[in-house]
Amino acid sequence: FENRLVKLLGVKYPIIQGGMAWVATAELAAAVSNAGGLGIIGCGAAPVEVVKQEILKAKEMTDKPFGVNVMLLSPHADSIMEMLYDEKISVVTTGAGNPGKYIDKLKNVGTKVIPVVPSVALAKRMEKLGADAVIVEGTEAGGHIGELTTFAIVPQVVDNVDIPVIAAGGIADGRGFMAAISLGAEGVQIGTRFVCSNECIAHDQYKEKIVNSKDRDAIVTGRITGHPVRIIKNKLSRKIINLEKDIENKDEIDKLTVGSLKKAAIDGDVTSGSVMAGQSSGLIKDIKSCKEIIDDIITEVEDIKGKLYKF
Ligand SMILES: O=C(O)COc1ccc(-c2c[nH]c(CNC(=O)Nc3ncc(Sc4ccccn4)s3)n2)cc1
Repeated sequence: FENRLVKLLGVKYPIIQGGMAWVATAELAAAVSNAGGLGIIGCGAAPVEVVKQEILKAKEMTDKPFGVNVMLLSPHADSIMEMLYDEKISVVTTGAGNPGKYIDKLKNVGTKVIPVVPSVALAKRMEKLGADAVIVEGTEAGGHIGELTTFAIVPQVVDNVDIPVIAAGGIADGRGFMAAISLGAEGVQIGTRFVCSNECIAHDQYKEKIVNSKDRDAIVTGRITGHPVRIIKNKLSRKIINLEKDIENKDEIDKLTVGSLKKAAIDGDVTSGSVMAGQSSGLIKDIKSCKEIIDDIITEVEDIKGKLYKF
């Protein structure tokens, strides 16, 4: 696997694990990095000391590169970025906002900056501001999403930027990896599949909810709040769908969704918590180690390459 992204990240495989709030801890990031991908610690809305502890833990658990994902809607984003300048992290990814004001300072300390973008316009703006690559996330993804599908948005961004594109959203196996490469991406970011790994600290009920879900269970809620979020159908989603009938409930919906991710992911309350997960959930039928997840993807990729000569 030799391409610009593999060289940029210093990894064996261009497979990035999504930096998901609450569940992307040092254990998960280290397991993915040790298996040849790029593990990412998810800050979510955690304060800077908590994030710093996870970084120190990850440095104990792997000597491979790993990254940190800063969710820009977090009230702690600024203080976390200040800490990251000092930590000289290999890679910083960002989500749910525009990291423009942090890019130069991160690059000055040698950190690679890879923003998640949901559109061509934002991808071009990030390239102009010095981003090293962009993660182009389709609406198939879990959590906070844009409106365009991975299949539609990835080639359009590829045609509009010269930096490496990483495809995200709905990718959970070797077929999705090869599809992303066909669309012009040089790697993939995978979230929901890594939630269903042995090393992920998400509650077993959360993992079971994903494993038992079908193709149409990962639905979008909260479009009226301006922060659409994809979660698995449950009592909470039905409650939110009802609230959405009245614009007055805008703020309550946001609070309900973000506030209850912890309830599902950590406490295991998958009926009144928000089970953030992507449309690949219907593909995920087991819980396995991060190494098995990555090795299975690579095996499938080699199988598909073997069949390609017939075209
Ligand atoms: O133009 C601008 O300023 C911002 O434009 C953007 C708009 C959207 C995005 C975007 C879409 N997806 C991602 C990366 N994925 C995510 O960020 N996924 C997330 N899941 C749960 C989260 S916690 C939360 C907190 C508040 C509201 C909703 N969710 S964040 N970033 C990035 C930039």
